[in-house]
Amino acid sequence: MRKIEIFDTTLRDGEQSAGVNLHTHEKLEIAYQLARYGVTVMEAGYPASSPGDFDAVSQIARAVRGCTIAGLARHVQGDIDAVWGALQHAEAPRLHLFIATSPIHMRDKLRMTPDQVFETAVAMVKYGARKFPDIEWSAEDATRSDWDFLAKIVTAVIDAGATVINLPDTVGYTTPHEYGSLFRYMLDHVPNIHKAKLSAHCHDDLGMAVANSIAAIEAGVHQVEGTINGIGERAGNASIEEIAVALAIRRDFYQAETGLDLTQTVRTSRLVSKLTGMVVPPNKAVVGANAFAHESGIHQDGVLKNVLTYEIIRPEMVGLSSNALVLGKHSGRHAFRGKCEELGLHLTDDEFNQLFQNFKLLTEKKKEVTDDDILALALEASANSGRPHYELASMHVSYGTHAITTTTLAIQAADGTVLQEAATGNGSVEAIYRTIERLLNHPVDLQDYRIQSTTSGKDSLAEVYVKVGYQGMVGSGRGVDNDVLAASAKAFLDAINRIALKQEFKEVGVS
Ligand SMILES: CC(=O)SCCNC(=O)CCNC(=O)[C@H](O)C(C)(C)COP(=O)(O)OP(=O)(O)OC[C@H]1O[C@@H](n2cnc3c(N)ncnc32)[C@H](O)[C@@H]1OP(=O)(O)O
Ligand SMILES: CC(C)C(=O)C(=O)O
Repeated sequence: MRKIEIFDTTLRDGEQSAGVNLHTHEKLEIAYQLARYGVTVMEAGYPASSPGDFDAVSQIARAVRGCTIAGLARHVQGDIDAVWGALQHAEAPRLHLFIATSPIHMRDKLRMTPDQVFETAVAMVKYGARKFPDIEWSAEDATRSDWDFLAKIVTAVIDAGATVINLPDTVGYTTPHEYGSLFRYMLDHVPNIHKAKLSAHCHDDLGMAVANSIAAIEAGVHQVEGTINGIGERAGNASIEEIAVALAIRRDFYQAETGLDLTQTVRTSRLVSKLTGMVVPPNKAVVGANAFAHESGIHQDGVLKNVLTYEIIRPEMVGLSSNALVLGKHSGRHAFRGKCEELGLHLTDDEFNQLFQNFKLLTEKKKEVTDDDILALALEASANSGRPHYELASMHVSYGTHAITTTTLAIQAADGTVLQEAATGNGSVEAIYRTIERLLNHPVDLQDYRIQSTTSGKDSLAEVYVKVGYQGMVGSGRGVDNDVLAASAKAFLDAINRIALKQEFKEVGVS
């Protein structure tokens, strides 16, 4: 069986999705889960891009074991030094160097001639090789590049020390047949290609990222790159879970395996969705809520007679099960601990005790507590673990169809002071946000507001995601509560807290 290595870039290219901004503790949570999923390589971030990303990559490099940790760099010495600074304690560090090779990118973006790009590539791979035994070299926009030029530069960077050659379809332009041919061409025209592994990295602008990745596997690549839920720049990246399940289901044809623990698929997908706020469409392959739902009579009839008539993927394969252990008011600490372990939560004793208390409070309001509810509570607790600047102390909203909506709201500041204010608005959420603005004595620009429920019942928890501009910075926040208005207030304050934290870091010059 051929092994296809999985290079996960959820924390780097995935985080480039518009509106996504992960905190270090959220990146760590995802990193632990990716390691549990069994990815071969995890691209933890772009250390030179910000002190926050440098810190997140460093923490992941120190904490996460069992896979290679990669960091991205331009062909710039400072970027390479930053990757080394962040990754030096990783079990297996990888430098990921990229430079564009297409005529349009070289001429109009880099403003370099092909010869200059060639020389820079060789020089920077050599520079990186002084520290890194493992260097992935990416030809950005490879699929719009001249194939002869690509073959020439790939030969040179392998000689300079590159161990993995990635030919990304940066703008999602290629098609399966063409992409496969590109890799075959490299195998035929790069004399030292056997000294490096080949990698595919696809974007989904034309909806072909997964198909193109599979075509690359057919052509002989050793590694495919992608993200959980296919999140990423513009239309996103190839979705790792789709590639992995496709290879598993069609093992008869591809004779290839990824080594991923596929039973972690849904858990990984949900965690990434919750922390990034990128909702998974119900009809999404493999992890969408409807992926295993049979609606029409003829299908239901078939499934009842033999599930395989309409179901090519068994839910158990991706970690879905009809869970026999229902958690509710009467559940004790043992059952709850077991559930937390099953959900893959990393909790200290204090965190566990706090989460158990919150769970008990929730069971007062909700008959059955689902996995998603627990995950939402745990993630909210971890988001609040960094001593927030402002916490919601109390809130009263008065609403009527023919009345002016009014909110009275109190927040507690980090020093214990409680501040109270009131304001009106066209709707309840607007009234709440105006009140908070008054309390802060500063305008807050609400740029995005999204709401979803953790489950489908009336007693489901509400999860609100917001993006705000405040004091010249942009931040996102998340809030969870039984009540949509309380969740809305919490999300708004969470975003303000995150911005305040970033400002503190900036002031003292640390990440
Ligand atoms: C295809 C991809 O996904 S590539 C990865 C994209 N990810 C990111 O951009 C991460 C977030 N980016 C950032 O934080 C910033 O852009 C930084 C820190 C990387 C650079 O910031 P700045 O120095 O302000 O530069 P800015 O982003 O405006 O422009 C990019 C510069 O890098 C140059 N550049 C782009 N790619 C490369 C490369 N591979 N090697 C060398 N230089 C490059 C550009 O030509 C431009 O140079 P110029 O300033 O001389 O015109
Ligand atoms: C940095 C490279 C691999 C990339 O993300 C792309 O080209 O899409």
